[in-house]
Order: sequence, then C-alpha cells, then structure tokens
Amino acid sequence: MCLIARRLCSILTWVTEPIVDPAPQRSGPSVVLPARPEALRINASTSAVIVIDMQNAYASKGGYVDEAGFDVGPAAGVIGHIAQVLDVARSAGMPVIFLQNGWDADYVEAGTPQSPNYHKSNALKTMRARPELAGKFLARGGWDYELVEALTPKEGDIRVHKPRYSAFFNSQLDTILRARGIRTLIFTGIATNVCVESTLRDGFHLEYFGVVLEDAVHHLGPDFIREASLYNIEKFFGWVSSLADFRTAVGQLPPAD
Ligand SMILES: NC(=O)N/C=C\C(=O)O
Repeated sequence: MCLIARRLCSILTWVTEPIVDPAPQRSGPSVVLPARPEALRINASTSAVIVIDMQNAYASKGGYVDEAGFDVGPAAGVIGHIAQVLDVARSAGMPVIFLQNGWDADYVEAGTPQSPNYHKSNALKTMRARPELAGKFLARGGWDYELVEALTPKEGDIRVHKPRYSAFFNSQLDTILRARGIRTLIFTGIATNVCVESTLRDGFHLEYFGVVLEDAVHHLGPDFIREASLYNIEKFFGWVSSLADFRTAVGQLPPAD
C-alpha cells in the first residue's frame, strides 16, 4: 500500500512539477527521469553512472568498515541493485565510472598527523588501534581496495582512483567528465552520507547535476543519517530517484550500437 502510494506520488510529481534539463543543447533521444523534487531530462551521452567505492572495504565481511564496526549487511542488496543500474546504463550506451577509494601501499597519500584525514579516517584509526591489521585497509594492490567481484567493470567502463571522500578531489574525475560533455551524474554506491554526498556536493559546485538512486546507495551509521543525507540532497544539492524509475526511463532509450 505504502509502495503504491509512493509510486503514485512519484508519478504525480513527474506530471505536475517542471522538468529540469541539464543539457538543453543536446541532440538525440532523451527521456524524463522521475525524481524529487523535480523530474530531469537525461540522455546517454550527457549523463554518466557514478559508482562510489563499491570495494571490499565498504561492502564485504572482513573489509575495513566491517572491522571498524559498521553494518555491511545491507550492502549485499545494494550490490544487486547497482548491477541492475549498470546493465540498463550500458545497454543505452551511458558511461559507467567506478571510483575506488584508498592510498598507495605505503600510505603516503593518506597523509601525516598534520592531515585531518590521518585523524578522521576510521580505516587509519582502526589499523593504528589494532596493529595486526596494519597495511590491510584501502591499500592499492590489496583485497580491501578491490571492487567487489559482482561489480567487476566491463569493457568500456572507466575506473578512477580517489584518495579522499570527495571523488573530485585530487582525481581525474572532472577532466574525464568534461572531456565527454557529461552534465548529469547518477550516483550509486557507499556511503550515502560520506563519499556519495561529498562527491555530489562538490559536483554541485562544479556545475554538475547530481541524482542519487536512493535504493542503490548504502549509508554508514544510524538510519537517521540516511534520511538526513537524502533530505540535504533533495533540498539543497541535487535530486533523488530510484532504481525502478531509472530502469523505466533509461530503458526507453535506443540500445547502444
Ligand atoms: N566511501 C565512503 O563513503 N567512505 C567513508 C568513510 C571512509 O572511507 O573512511
């Protein structure tokens, strides 16, 4: 009943609210993606799916966030939802960009005690508190840093390394997006309230239109933080949509060659 009401609400919003168009000069077919607070017009060449940090560190038992005491249980469902988003995007020829969070194996990129990251990173703090874990978390080349097997990139997908929460900081992301004329970023991944939100916020300041698919992300912390993050995004920084609406909308685009 609740689901039907939400779906009805999303359709009504779509019909009554204006449609935001991030790339009015585009050519070729486009579709309307229902979202809160307004629907957006998108197409395959000016949009990209951004997959934030779907690494063993964030989504697997025995990875960093599990060892640091966060709940990774819901990540399994999110992996399945992201896989569906990626299938739909690839079929339409929409770029898929995987972000991977972490540092070099010697942790030079992680920073010294003069870096806030050294003090706030729960990966670094957990390794300092438990020396038997030293070198295990988020080091390039290790299992923890790798993407979960179910989301192994396919031909044509792009991988981008990032050393801080925002994927725009000290990474190639902005250059890669600009070189392709991408204006709209469809966000999936972990964590809603940390790297997803940080990246969407920085994207907002760089003039990107950020849309979170609310059932293809997972948060770190209590459930209220998910609500707070989605509220912030819907109200101030971007738009909130869902896997079902993405599938229905983007599924109407012609298949990629
Ligand atoms: N991917 C993330 O949202 N990461 C959050 C915390 C961390 O990397 O320590």
